[in-house]
Amino acid sequence: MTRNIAVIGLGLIGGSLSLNIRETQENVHMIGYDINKDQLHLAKSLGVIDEEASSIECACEKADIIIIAVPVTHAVALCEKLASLKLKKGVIITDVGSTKTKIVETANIFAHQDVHFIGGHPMAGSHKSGVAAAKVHLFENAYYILTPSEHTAEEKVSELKQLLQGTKSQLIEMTPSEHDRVAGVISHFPHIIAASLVHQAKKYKKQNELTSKLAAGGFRDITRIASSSPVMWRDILIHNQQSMLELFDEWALEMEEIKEMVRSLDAEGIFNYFEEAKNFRDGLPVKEKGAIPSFYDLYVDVPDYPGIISEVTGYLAEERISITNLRILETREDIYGVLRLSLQKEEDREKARICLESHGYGTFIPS
Ligand SMILES: NC(=O)c1ccc[n+]([C@@H]2O[C@H](COP(=O)([O-])OP(=O)(O)OC[C@H]3O[C@@H](n4cnc5c(N)ncnc54)[C@H](O)[C@@H]3O)[C@@H](O)[C@H]2O)c1
Ligand SMILES: O=C(O)C(=O)C[C@]1(C(=O)O)C=C[C@@H](O)C=C1
Repeated sequence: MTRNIAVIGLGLIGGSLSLNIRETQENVHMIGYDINKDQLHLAKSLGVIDEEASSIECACEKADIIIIAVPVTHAVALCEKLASLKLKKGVIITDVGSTKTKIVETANIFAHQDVHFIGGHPMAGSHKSGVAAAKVHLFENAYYILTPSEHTAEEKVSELKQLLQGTKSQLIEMTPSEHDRVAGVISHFPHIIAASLVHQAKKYKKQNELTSKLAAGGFRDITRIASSSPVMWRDILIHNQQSMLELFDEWALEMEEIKEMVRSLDAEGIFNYFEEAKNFRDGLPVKEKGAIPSFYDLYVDVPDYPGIISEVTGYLAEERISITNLRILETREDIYGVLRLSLQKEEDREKARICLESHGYGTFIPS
């Protein structure tokens, strides 16, 4: 029997989930709805959904499973709206919001209906928005947090887990408050820091025009996420206000600590500060898409002549190997430069290595 799955919000996350379910599950019919009609039409033409719905009612009243993939404040409003509709008996509703407490609290509204809400949050994403950025394998190896309560029917949790199996993510369960605290530390607060560093550089640019031109590797790495959707992050900070306020205080103490070491030229203290941070970060999982995304890097020695990048990417394109990132690490006249290619999977990196070596390039895989 075909299951109708409604996806409300066809952006990066809703689009990626829909693509994945459509590709990995049998007998599903994906129905999409988005307030932005352009996103909705694009989702249909990209094969992300099977059917465009003209309203929330049309999408949800015939659905067996409803996935809410909109900014978190809209998710709260949507739960309230869904509670007023005539949904199918036994329907599962889940969401993908980056915060959980407020959404799950609102979803208590379904408690006395035969409607089963299970909060969700895939811990993978990007600074890009919109359905055009959706990827079928976005959640592979990432943690995917579910927040069922002790009242959630076990068979409904299993049904949702089965639906998400094809994402190849690691499904784990947490309480909403645990989730919001930990996501605050490793995701929400870092986005504030990234944005604040960009503000600092922007102000400094008034004193020195070269600031943006000199902003190279380190600055770009730490501020990539400052390019994320302002709507999404406004809503996340509003929802997770309590954790954010605590983290601001902890961060201020942290800054005071390192500031004092610098003020007193405490060389040993400064060394230890960086060493401890390095040891902790180097120990973070790299294969899982946790704090460090699982990109498989391949370094390629390339001579410095015009057109070299399109030559390398052209060979990869011929073999349909897609790269997720490319960076020139070093190019100087008369010596070989290094091109760092990031690939999504280990097998893609191996294919790229064989392909480029067969064309005479030297390659190197970092340990
Ligand atoms: N981007 C990430 O890295 C990431 C990762 C995990 C979870 N999330 C969460 O996923 C959710 C979606 O984020 P995204 O990155 O896909 O955003 P996005 O901006 O790419 O997509 C959101 C979509 O929702 C639509 N929308 C907004 N309000 C709506 C409404 N009331 N009804 C129907 N459609 C509506 C928008 O038009 C847009 O197409 C957010 O709650 C976010 O916190 C994001
Ligand atoms: O990779 C990124 O750009 C992200 O910011 C993804 C990220 C994160 O902070 O890790 C952002 C928000 C989500 O709720 C989950 C994942």
